[in-house]
Amino acid sequence: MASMMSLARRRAGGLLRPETMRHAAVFCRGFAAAADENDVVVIGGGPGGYVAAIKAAQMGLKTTCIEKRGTLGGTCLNVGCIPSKALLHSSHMYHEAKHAFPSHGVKFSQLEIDLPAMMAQKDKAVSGLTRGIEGLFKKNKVNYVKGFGKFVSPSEVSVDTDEGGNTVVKAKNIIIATGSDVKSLPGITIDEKKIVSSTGALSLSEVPKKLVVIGAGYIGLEMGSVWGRLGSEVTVVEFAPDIVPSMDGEVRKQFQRMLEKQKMKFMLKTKVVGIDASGDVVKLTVEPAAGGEQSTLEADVVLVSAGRIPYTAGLGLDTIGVQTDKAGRIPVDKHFMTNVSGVYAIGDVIPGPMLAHKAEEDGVACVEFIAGKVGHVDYDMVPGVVYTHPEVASVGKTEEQVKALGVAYRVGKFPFMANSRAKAIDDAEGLVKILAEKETDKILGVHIMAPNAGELIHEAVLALQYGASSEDIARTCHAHPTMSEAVKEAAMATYDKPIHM
Ligand SMILES: Cc1cc2nc3c(=O)[nH]c(=O)nc-3n(C[C@H](O)[C@H](O)[C@H](O)COP(=O)(O)OP(=O)(O)OC[C@H]3O[C@@H](n4cnc5c(N)ncnc54)[C@H](O)[C@@H]3O)c2cc1C
Ligand SMILES: NC(=O)c1ccc[n+]([C@@H]2O[C@H](COP(=O)([O-])OP(=O)(O)OC[C@H]3O[C@@H](n4cnc5c(N)ncnc54)[C@H](O)[C@@H]3O)[C@@H](O)[C@H]2O)c1
Repeated sequence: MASMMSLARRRAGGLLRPETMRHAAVFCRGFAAAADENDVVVIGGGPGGYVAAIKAAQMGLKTTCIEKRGTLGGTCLNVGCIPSKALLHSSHMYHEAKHAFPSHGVKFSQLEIDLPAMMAQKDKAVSGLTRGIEGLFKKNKVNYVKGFGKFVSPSEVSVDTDEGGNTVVKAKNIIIATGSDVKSLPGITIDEKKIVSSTGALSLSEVPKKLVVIGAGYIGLEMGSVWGRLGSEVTVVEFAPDIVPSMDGEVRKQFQRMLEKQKMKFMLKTKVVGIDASGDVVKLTVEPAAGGEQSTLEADVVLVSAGRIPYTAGLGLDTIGVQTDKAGRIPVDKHFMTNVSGVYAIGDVIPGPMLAHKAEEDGVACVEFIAGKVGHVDYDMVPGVVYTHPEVASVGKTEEQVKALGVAYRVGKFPFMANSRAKAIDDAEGLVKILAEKETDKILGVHIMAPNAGELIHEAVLALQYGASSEDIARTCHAHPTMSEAVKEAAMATYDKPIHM
């Protein structure tokens, strides 16, 4: 079967690439650190930076991590993945209690939202996890410097410490892991009260009656879902013709219908051309993206979620000559090295998907190269998940991408309406869609819309990683009754016929 062959191929060739070995010999600056010198300094303590620091220390390298925020975990733990998922879960519980419990025979006389308690639960999750990373730093002997880091030379970082002092940290190898920041839009000033970024949207003090979201990407749909479930009227204004433009077209259409059923309104191919926040309500002037008649929208709160930009402000990249591209990202080679020898970059600050798990993979691979070992990240194998309800998860190519490649392919689909577990729990919206190469049956892409698609996708990630065929999945025993059986049935539908449809 394809999976066994590909595993053998990887073992034989994949991990001992000659160019990788050359890199280890030529670029690595060595590890005989002087007493005041580190082998590795990481600037930024987000998922890219803290993981790189822990991995480096575990590999026996003397390591320091510099973080300006006061807490570790970066955007993801402090104002991103974790608080948003906490609120998504809490708001989902409220929504279920209101709309789904009665049909399951669970009744109660009064249901209300205690927003401060919801926020406190979110904050507890964040602080527990960020403190946990400090604990991991101690356990692994990573030196943690709290302050703002700035290059003074390719091997020295000056840190303005949180206590008000300054120290210079020296290293043979420096990793830039400074992440990303909110992209603002021309003419729109984010005040984090009435006009908010994702950070403000995670801490609103009351449920806005009307919420306008600018941008139908990950943040817009997740945070729009949170406040929509808690009672806001949500209108999403999107410049592009589609929501989440990177998603498989067929899955996206079903996804949009689901969100519309949840009363989220979409204004696609629309741009915001003016915004007036001077009164009690915010007035937005919008017009078709191609130009045309203007109209006005009113909102209590406007969420600006039109993307994020790499964060390198004040880092002193010019001082040492590190180049950035037009989008402000730092280009790196296969070993995560910038154009300056010994200076590396990982995570949101470099090209590639802006995702926490991708940043972590970058961090590990980068450190492995620095240590003279081998590292590898394949961005085609990075899964993406939108944590709405249902969730939408994908890995590999969309049908549009496969078509554009001109590859002959087969599609296998299986709806959760025909999955026994989904029916048992009365949560059966969504599908599994598998794309496989016609000639070899090798899986090219998997797209899942389901309540727990973010968990289900990993079977597909492993399959793609090991070059599996749809038959490999179909012939693998899946427990019953599980949502995962829908993945098996979609795999059957790809090369043959499903049983339960
Ligand atoms: C609302 C929201 C929800 C998200 N949800 C998800 C999700 O569910 N799943 C997912 O995969 N991704 C999610 N993301 C994206 C994810 O947060 C990022 O991809 C990830 O945090 C990138 O990690 P990083 O280490 O590259 O950068 P960051 O996490 O941004 O960390 C960089 C750190 O560097 C520090 N820093 C910057 N400059 C300096 C300096 N000069 N000196 C010292 N420190 C410095 C910053 O303070 C920051 O803490 C979300 C993002 C947002 C905004
Ligand atoms: N679940 C997750 O993994 C998760 C959750 C949140 C954020 N993130 C990451 O954070 C990053 C930022 O999220 P995001 O949602 O801000 O960006 P995004 O790139 O996902 O979506 C931005 C959207 O805004 C639209 N847009 C851009 N300019 C616009 C304008 N002027 N008017 C109207 N629409 C406009 C774009 O077409 C796009 O659809 C993403 O790249 C994502 O990787 C991931």
